[in-house]
Amino acid sequence: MAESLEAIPILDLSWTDDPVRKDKLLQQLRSALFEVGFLYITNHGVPHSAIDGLTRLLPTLFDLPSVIKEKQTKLNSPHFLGYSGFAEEVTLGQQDLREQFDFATELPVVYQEHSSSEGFQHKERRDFSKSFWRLRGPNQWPPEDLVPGFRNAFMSYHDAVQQLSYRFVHLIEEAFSIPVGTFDSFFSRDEMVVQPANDRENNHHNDTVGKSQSPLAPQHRIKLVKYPPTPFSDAGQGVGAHKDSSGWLTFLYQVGNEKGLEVLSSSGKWLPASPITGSFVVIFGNAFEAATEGAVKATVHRVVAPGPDSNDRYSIPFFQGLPLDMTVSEIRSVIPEHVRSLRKLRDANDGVSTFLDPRWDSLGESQLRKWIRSHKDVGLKWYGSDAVEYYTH
Ligand SMILES: O=C(O)CCC(=O)C(=O)O
Ligand SMILES: [Fe+2]
Repeated sequence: MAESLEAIPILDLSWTDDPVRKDKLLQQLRSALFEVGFLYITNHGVPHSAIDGLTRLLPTLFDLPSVIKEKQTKLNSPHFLGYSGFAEEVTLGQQDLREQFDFATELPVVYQEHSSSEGFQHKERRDFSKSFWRLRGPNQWPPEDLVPGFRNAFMSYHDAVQQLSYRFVHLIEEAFSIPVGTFDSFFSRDEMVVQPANDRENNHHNDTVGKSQSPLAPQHRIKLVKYPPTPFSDAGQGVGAHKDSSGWLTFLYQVGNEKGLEVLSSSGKWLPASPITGSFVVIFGNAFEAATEGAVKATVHRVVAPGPDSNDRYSIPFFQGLPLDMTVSEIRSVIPEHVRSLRKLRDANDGVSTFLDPRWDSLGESQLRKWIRSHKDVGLKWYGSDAVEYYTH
């Protein structure tokens, strides 16, 4: 059994078109979800042009002079969007030997310093003075004359992978034997309205998050990452072992043929997840593990930095977002007991799963914590020392 579990499943999404093959695909997906913990997908419907349009601009983007890249530093952004220089991020107490730009779904600012202040109000009256709403906001774009077409290429890629991510969630619903569309409300688009001032006055007392609200469209995060060759022939840390905490599912595109990505198998071995041309690796995030009460484990993965004889390695993780004011208990309530109980059946003695701490019950809280912990300087500048103290201890 161990042998079959050590192979990373490769799911061909074109099999959804044929009923017999689709059953087989759903079986493979259940095995990937409940046994293996990660998978590749091919024939996923993201057009080659969308992938190529963005990936071919990566060398131009990263080769910009440092002074230009630094103009897009994350320090400018309370949303933690922008550039982080080589080895600025730390995982497991060690520097990650990579350079990165963080982008996201292009969104307007909704955060309000005071809950009764002027500005956007949501028709269902959310409390936009909560700090985590500050994660939403616009990107910092590279200069159009220096990286021509970047913004368009990014948008096309974002839209195509977003669509794939929603389609994939439908397949997961089928694998869970729950109605297709059960999770749709997590991703629904909701209109923003600017209320007239007197309306705002009448309504400010009711400024709480209610369960009946439809969610705001999520913010998906897209990282563009470059791992340059290092002097270390095997053990350099591209990024240390971690579970993704930026979202629900991660759709990771590995550009070119450089190896380095490794995933931890259920038997505790590091398996290389080398690039398969045109495929995405699907990684389950912390929130997914929490929502399924550990029936689906978040994927532990890391990147070994390219050695001295390698080429630059580029990758593009797309972190599928969830509404920031949604709580893990709300998500759990739509995951059926027959799925959640699988953890108990599978590994009754496994008490170590990292569920979200109740203090960070809303996804926004856990996201803000994650961002402040990995970019303390941005946290200090925009959220202050009390918040940094709160989220880092
Ligand atoms: O570069 C990769 O292949 C993986 C990156 C990753 O795991 C992350 O940024 O969370
Ligand atoms: Fe990751």
